[in-house]
Amino acid sequence: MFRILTINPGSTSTKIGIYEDTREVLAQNLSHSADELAEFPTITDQFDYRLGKIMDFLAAQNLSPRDFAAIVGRGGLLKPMVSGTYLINEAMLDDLKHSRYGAHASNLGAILAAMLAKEAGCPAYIVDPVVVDELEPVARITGRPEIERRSIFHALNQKAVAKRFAKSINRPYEELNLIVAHLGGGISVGCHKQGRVVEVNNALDGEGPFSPERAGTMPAGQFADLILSEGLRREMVAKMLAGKGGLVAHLGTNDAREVEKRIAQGDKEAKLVYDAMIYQVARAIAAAAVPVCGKVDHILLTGGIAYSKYLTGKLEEYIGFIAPIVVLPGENELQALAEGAYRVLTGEEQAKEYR
Ligand SMILES: Nc1ncnc2c1ncn2[C@@H]1O[C@H](COP(=O)(O)OP(=O)(O)OP(=O)(O)O)[C@@H](O)[C@H]1O
Ligand SMILES: CCCC(=O)O
Repeated sequence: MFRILTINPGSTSTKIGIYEDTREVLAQNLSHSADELAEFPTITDQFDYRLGKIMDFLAAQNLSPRDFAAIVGRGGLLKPMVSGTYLINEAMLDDLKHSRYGAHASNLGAILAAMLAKEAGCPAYIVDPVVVDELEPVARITGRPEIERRSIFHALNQKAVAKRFAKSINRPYEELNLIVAHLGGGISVGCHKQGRVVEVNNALDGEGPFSPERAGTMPAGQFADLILSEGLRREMVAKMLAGKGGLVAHLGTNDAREVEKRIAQGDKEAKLVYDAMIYQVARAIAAAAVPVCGKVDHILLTGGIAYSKYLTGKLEEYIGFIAPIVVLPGENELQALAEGAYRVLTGEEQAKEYR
């Protein structure tokens, strides 16, 4: 039996899972309040704080890093790469510690896993990081040669949900055309064409539907005017796109449940903004049918907001004509991390190398 520790750092929490082979033994969401995180100027600066929380958690279970056969973190902003399990190496850690490809809470996954694995003397991995890139060449081109589209999305959950669904209907993932909409703090909509995500919005960088925390696609000229007229620095622009965009910007909350509560109380502004978000998700789903010429087997709705009957009901009205909709709410990321490591530990798959 392999005991595996999984670590998924998010913007406001660190989710931890303990697995025996691929069976969950314990999962815990360690929350970090805005006040606690406020004292750290950058995400990388949160390392010691989050490591301390993980060590406290392990100590409370009478466990130490040495009790694990592998430690797996959620992979962050790195060079574009194909889907799979990667051994964490120095090149990867160097890129993450210097935020060479951008700052994101998931960058801490590999750094934390590597530190704990060093103490344990076991391997450390990441699985399906947010930079999994399987875009078709035609999907990369924009109207400006200087700007190429990038694939940054909820790859870990999208892949896990798509594979789990394929298994549930006894079909190989590699034979299906699926549209997967991850509806969380960020929203990404991917077209999975026979096992490859050939089209997806860059959920972090101003593409696709707006979401609880992300601004999504905006008119480029008007956004440029805003940046210039306000003299905004790059960090401010990044915050407007991811963190302080979407529902946060319009309604001051990233909590879709709170927005639905306001709608139920008759708040017209909340309804207009929330309905606009749903409308944008529906348009993104319809657009994701293009790479497979409309031959979509199923549309999968996942992530926290997929729990909402209000949202899934409206989506059904908009895009039910494309393909059957399957609602698989929540996320499966800790499980997907454990499964990725397990495939490597058992020799079913070879760990890939990051260069
Ligand atoms: N029952 C529910 N009805 C409506 N919305 C819900 C429900 N449960 C959770 N949510 C919403 O889901 C969102 C969070 O989703 P999720 O936990 O998937 O995101 P995250 O992990 O924080 O971010 P990301 O998915 O971008 O990594 C929040 O806006 C939350 O209010
Ligand atoms: C998963 C990367 C995109 C996001 O955080 O919204």
